[in-house]
Amino acid sequence: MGLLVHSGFFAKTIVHENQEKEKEGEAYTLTPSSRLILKDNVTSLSPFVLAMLDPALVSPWQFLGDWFQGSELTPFEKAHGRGMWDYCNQNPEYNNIFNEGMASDSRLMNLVVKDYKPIFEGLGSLVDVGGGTGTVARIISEAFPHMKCTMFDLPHVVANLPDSKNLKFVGGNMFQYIPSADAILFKWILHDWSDEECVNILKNCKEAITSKGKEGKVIVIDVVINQEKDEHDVTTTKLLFDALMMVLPTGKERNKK
Ligand SMILES: C[S@@+](CC[C@H](N)C(=O)[O-])C[C@H]1O[C@@H](n2cnc3c(N)ncnc32)[C@H](O)[C@@H]1O
Repeated sequence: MGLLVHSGFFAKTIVHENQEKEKEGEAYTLTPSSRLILKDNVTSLSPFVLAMLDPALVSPWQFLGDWFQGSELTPFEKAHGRGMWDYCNQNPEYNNIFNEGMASDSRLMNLVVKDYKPIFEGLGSLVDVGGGTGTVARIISEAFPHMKCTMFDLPHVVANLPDSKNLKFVGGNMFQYIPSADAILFKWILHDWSDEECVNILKNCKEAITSKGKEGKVIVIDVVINQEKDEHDVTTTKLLFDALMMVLPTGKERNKK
């Protein structure tokens, strides 16, 4: 508890054990960080923490040296013998843990859609590429009932997910094609891939959008490194994600440019 209080995850407080306040004791209270992982909170990030701390994602860090001297694309591949998305495909149990983790972060998108409504207003259709189990697409489709939304991800991710009035689930590979729409959304996708891979994805994106006319739009939600402006702790978190993108998939975090 000493470490957790020191790092700000809990706070220590004095409590009186009886009404006369004669006897004092110590207790621990929640802080904004620990409140984020309360399980019964709609905005709980507990599934995200569980997915990130699963041995499947932690063990590749121990293979950095071997990876550096070997030919595998990532430490993840060195540790598990295959890339991250193949691993999820072949391990349904971890696939569920990972998708739940991503969905818990995506529930915070309610706030983004509320604050940035004009970005989505007027769009007839939108595809959420690599949208996992559809949390973000569902939030957008409910906020904009006249928009035709498509949730596009690998077949094993979208299998058995039910369509609703203005939201349909499509399985496929974004390196082969992306369904057509007025707008394409990438949330936490481009940071998973190298520059060359991103160019290939964006070429397919251009195809998908140009077929719908001039109002095409690409919406990218990702970490943006901004060391000059960000507070020290924020940069630490962003650089940790940068390293994570090197260890797990073949990606990296980028700056605005
Ligand atoms: C980091 S997760 C982001 C999920 C979601 N956008 C979110 O923010 O909650 C990356 C997603 O990309 C999907 N993905 C990986 N390779 C893909 C491909 N070739 N085509 C389509 N989706 C892919 C994964 O299945 C996963 O759901």
